[in-house]
Amino acid sequence: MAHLAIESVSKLFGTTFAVNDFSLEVGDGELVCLLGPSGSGKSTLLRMIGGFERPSGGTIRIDASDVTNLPPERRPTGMVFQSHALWTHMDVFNNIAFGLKLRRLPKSEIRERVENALDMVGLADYGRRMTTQLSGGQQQRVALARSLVLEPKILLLDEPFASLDQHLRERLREEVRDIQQRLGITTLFVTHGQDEALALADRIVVMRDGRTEQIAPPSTIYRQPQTAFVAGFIGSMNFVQSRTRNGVCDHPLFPLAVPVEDGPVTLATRPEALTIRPSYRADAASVHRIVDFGTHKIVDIDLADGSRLKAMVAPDDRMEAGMKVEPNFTSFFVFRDNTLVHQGAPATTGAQLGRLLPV
Ligand SMILES: Nc1ncnc2c1ncn2[C@@H]1O[C@H](COP(=O)(O)OP(=O)(O)OP(=O)(O)O)[C@@H](O)[C@H]1O
Repeated sequence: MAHLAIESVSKLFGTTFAVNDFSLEVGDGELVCLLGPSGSGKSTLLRMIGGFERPSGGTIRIDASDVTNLPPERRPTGMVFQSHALWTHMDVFNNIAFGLKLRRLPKSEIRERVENALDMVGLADYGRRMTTQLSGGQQQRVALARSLVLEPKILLLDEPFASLDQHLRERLREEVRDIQQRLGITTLFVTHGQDEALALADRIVVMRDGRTEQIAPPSTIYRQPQTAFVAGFIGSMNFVQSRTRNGVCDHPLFPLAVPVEDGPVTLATRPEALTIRPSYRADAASVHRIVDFGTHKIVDIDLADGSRLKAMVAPDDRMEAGMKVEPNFTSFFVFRDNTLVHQGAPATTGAQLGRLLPV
């Protein structure tokens, strides 16, 4: 078990910051996902922790030691990349044993540790196969075993399953989570898949332009996004531009009491927080399209002002394109300049909600 501390770490490429004054502490046995769009600095950060990239500034500590300037082989870290880079001229056993042989461990110990590692990743009988005779998922398992066999204090995974199909990806990430918990190994997992992060992480770090947008457990990231960027990046979100005047939003559909100074705001509500019911008002919203996902339907609604919202409804809900509907919602967020300024439910906004309901 190990504790990782990243203190004000930056990485400059030319004049661009790939990582900008980034700090994070990862506790013993914790699994933290780095999540963010392409180019947000996730891989660069991971490579700096693994020693494959030297920071332009800041300090990286593992337990009490400063590892900032150590080469990869002198760090207690193991890294698994998206492309597994296995040796094709060696069989699975020797791929996994390679690092142990470099350490000149006795043959019997090498055999035992490799067999344990193979067992852990579900490839007990594959030691003598050549790596070219394995499927993509099996190759990633070998790559994982090759890291685990060295018993790293910190496991670094850079989109290890990105090239696999969805079913396999889901299965492997569950296996990784099981192994990680069983070994209690401190882990950083880079992904740009929000499902992956929500399913795996103890905490998620949402990154943007080399900086942190929010660090929190998955349910907090989803339910209490601190920025409009996080709100839009995790899960599906409806955004509506509005202004506040005298503490009330002036959007006709969302006349909510919002205790912030007058000025522009972005209102946001999740599809599952938006309810719709038939309306006979001429100026009501109309259903544009319905997509049936089996477990639920997503209904696209066009508002009179030309904006479009998504609502989640039950699978047996009878909606048809062209129907007039009245949207309502059960919770909402208000952002100003990307920052959350208010979060509420219409119930807390009192009488204004009445103006949403059909007369
Ligand atoms: N070796 C390099 N030389 C110059 N610029 C680089 C180098 N490596 C990364 N960058 C730049 O740094 C920024 C961050 O890249 P990085 O690969 O860390 O992002 P990422 O979040 O991992 O993206 P992705 O999800 O696409 O892998 C990008 O703008 C990228 O172009």
